[in-house]
Amino acid sequence: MDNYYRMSDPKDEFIVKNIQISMLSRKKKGSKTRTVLKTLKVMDNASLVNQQATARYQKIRELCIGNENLPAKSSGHHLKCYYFYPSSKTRFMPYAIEEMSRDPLIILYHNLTSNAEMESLKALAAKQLQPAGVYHTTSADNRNLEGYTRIAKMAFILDEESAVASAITQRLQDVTGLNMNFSEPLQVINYGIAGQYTPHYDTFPAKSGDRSHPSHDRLATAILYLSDVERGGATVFTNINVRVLPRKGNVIIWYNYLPDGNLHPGTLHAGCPVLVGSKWIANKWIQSKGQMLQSPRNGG
Ligand SMILES: O=C(O)CCC(=O)C(=O)O
Ligand SMILES: [Fe+2]
Repeated sequence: MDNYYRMSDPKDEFIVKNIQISMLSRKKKGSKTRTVLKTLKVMDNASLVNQQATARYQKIRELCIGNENLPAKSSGHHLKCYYFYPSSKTRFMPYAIEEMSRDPLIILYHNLTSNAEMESLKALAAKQLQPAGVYHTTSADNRNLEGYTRIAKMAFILDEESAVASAITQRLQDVTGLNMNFSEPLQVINYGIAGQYTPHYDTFPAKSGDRSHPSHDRLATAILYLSDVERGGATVFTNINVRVLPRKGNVIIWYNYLPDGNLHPGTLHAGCPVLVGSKWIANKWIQSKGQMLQSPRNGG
């Protein structure tokens, strides 16, 4: 496991060495002392940042592995498991639901998608996978590929091009009670070995940023697990110590905002590195736009 984390661990000797080399390579004639002093200063700063970052990585690593000494921070709430009948269509086949957290609300649905649906989505996505990026407000094109932040490939599958995608959108509407008219297209993601997504929020505070961009208005996130993963690849909520194992057919849904429109800090989450196997998921982001007249289910 360590070898995979080493790649993103800033205490790594190669990374520190690289800082040193890059400073020395900028050395100009006659400015040797200044350059060396500067190099040392950078290394001092780097080492402080490294210590903090290493403590953070250590905690994420423990959470990813499933350390029992990190109890979920939802002890004030009584988490429930129950069967759910969203409509008469499911009267004879209810969904089994597990609450993973009450605040923020994180709900796990067992077997929400069929094997045939998942295989069809993966086959469609496999033909058009591209490196996955992250939205970045400071970059000129609002999109930036950042080194180790997200190591994955992705493809968007529109409801119009796939009956399976549109059936899934309808099902998510049935189980959440949320209006899907403004939801983003399904984003299918594939992580290979060492693929990961470091801790992040899926959206921005409601009161800030460019609300016209879909990624700035994600009321809720749904992750569909389209494969099992032999080892690694859990989804972890790093501020509340919640770990969700990738199980083919399961879906988690959570709500990203506090009632005042700020980000719920408990929704900070990461995709743990895949150690053995290949991880397939699909994201569906549901906008707050269009929800005024809806009455969400499951207390959402
Ligand atoms: O891979 C995961 O488990 C999490 C993915 C995720 O957070 C995202 O794509 O925004
Ligand atoms: Fe995410």
